[in-house]
Amino acid sequence: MTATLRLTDLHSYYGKSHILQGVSLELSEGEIVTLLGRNGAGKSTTLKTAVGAVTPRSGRVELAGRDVTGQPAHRIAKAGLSLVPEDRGIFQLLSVEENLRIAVKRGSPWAISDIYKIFPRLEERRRNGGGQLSGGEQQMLSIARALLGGPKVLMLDEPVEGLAPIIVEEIVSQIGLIRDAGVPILLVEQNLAVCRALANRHYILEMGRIVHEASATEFASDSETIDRYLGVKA
Ligand SMILES: Nc1ncnc2c1ncn2[C@@H]1O[C@H](COP(=O)(O)OP(=O)(O)OP(=O)(O)O)[C@@H](O)[C@H]1O
Repeated sequence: MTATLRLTDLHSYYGKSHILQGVSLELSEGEIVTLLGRNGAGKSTTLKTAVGAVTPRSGRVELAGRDVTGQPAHRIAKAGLSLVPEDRGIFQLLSVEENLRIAVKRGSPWAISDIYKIFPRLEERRRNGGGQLSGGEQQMLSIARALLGGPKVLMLDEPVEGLAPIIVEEIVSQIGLIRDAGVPILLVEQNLAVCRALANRHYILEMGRIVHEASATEFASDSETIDRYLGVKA
């Protein structure tokens, strides 16, 4: 299978701090892959490096076979790599539908009606202001906005952090629907149950290096690895 996203031996710095120390990973069509690791391991920096918000000192970022390493963030976004950041980035003063309308891109296979099928709550709330939404609805809106751009790959940074269990369940099933609709997803998430429910494969990052890779089946029965790298009794 050819990788839709391939990161090869990425090294990234903040000033003199060497944060990513050779990160390599792949994401193929039809997959959800998680990037796990303790706080400060470099998960967000990996996503930021992929989208060009952090420029790698060395290594390679390939999207659908095309080398986009070192390109400015807007070019990488246009090429089809979309990051939904932790802080959500929606327009508080615009309505839900206006937030969606301005995210529509010409040539994207996604229309607002497709979005409402996956996120019925957004249709119910379409006239509400972005700032009036619950945390979970804001998260749905920011994922929806990213989808409307027609990404080849979607990267989600802690999409369910701080949300109530019932909303977490809803978002988990929506992320599954997005994968089924043909958009592969790289997921950074601390909630292990969510990662297990969704992912085909897992990578574990420690101090800027991938230290473990496992299929969903291997990961499900490997409580020792989970305890060692994530400090969680599984
Ligand atoms: N803008 C920045 N300037 C300097 N150092 C940073 C910056 N952002 C992150 N770091 C440092 O880089 C390291 C990796 O951070 P990163 O956010 O990638 O980790 P993470 O695995 O996503 O963890 P978390 O779950 O806590 O967000 C940490 O030591 C962090 O303190």
